[in-house]
Amino acid sequence: MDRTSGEGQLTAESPADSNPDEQANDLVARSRAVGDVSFAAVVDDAELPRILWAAPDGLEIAGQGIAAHITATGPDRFDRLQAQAKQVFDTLEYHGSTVARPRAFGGFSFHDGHEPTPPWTGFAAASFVVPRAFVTRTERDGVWLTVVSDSVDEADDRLERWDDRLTEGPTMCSSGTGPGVVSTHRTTSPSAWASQIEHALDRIENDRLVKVVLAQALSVDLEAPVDVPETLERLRRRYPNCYRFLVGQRDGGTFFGAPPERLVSKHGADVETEALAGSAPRGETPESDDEYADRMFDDEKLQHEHDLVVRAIREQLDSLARELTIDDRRIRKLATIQHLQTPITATLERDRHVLELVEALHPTPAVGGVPPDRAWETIRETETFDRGWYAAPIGWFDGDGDGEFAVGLRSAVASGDTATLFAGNGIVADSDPDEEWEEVELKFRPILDELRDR
Ligand SMILES: C=C(O[C@@H]1C=C(C(=O)O)C=C[C@H]1O)C(=O)O
Repeated sequence: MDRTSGEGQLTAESPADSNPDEQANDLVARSRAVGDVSFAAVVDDAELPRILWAAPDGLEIAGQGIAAHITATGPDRFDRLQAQAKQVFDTLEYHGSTVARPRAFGGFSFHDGHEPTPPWTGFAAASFVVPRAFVTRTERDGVWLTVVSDSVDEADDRLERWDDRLTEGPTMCSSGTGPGVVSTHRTTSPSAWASQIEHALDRIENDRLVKVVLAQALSVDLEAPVDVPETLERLRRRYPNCYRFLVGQRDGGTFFGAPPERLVSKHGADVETEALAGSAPRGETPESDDEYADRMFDDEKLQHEHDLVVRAIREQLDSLARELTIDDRRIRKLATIQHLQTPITATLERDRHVLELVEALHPTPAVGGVPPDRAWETIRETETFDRGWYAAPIGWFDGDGDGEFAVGLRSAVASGDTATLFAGNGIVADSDPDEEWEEVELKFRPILDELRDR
């Protein structure tokens, strides 16, 4: 917990290894409505801990500094996180506007026993922060500034200083251009990929594995460090209906991306999730685009792959929900790829923390496989890189246990003059290594395109 109120400084941080006992100390949050301010100004310093979250429904949040840090590792990481979060929110005093309420932002590693190694230095198996200062924007409520401090006086003071700083700054976020790509290096060669797929197919045929999602990493040398807020602004324009996120560690890497996939959102008893699995390229003309879409929609292998995800989500939610609605399957078109999508909604049978739903759902077979333990095992023995936070839950929760999580796809971790991108694809019986390779290429594109100097 930060104990330095930071006279004259706007950024209050606490060391990641701060004493967890201290987190029982009271925190005070204050908020006020502000004019249109630049969200990039809150997250433009890559040396500071920072977060940015934007959801397709229009909620945008950018924050800096650490008022509380909640972290856990191991198989019970969800429970431990929830217990720590309760302590933090129980001792946090806030009576302001609901939209500007303090929330904890962060994410999880794909595997629960994750030990951070480069490029994932600083990214624990589960790590969330309540920022010291953040701005929240929604269409309905406008823009709000919130600060979180250790005393009322300090909170009032910090609120004034941040308000001045944001009001003086630009209101628009510049979108800039990409840093430029010097070279790219795939962790998996085409022949290694082919034998990985063969191995997975062998397990599918002989070992009661039904589906596994195998991924690759692409490490990119850049002409200059990535300006992540600007990159996200470009991604906003190209992928307007996707999530956007950034989690930057102090002096460490920044994980960012524009995922199309919601893991779960929970507001009171209402839960929304989806199955997003099955991919096809976009066509160059409307006719060829429709052809790709129709072929994907009617393809039995892709239907099977997709239905496995729907079924797994239904099974996970059935015991928690009073009502579950599985909508019709449809096509989700993104700028560079299209997917099969099935929206799923549920009403909880009793109140639960969103982290319980995250635990129940992660990983869905859209990024893991069926059955989960065999898929998990296959991923571990096959992939030669560290998934880190790729394909894992990323999002926020509040003191009521409400929250929203995306799946950390179409993402990269940037550090200095390098970025490591991740992309994967579902493998089922009859998968073809060449086709799977092409699809993985498509999934690198959202981030890779924006790193090029165009
Ligand atoms: C694994 C990724 O994407 C997931 C896998 C998909 C598939 O196998 O068709 C489609 C969407 C995502 O759920 C990725 O983007 O890296």
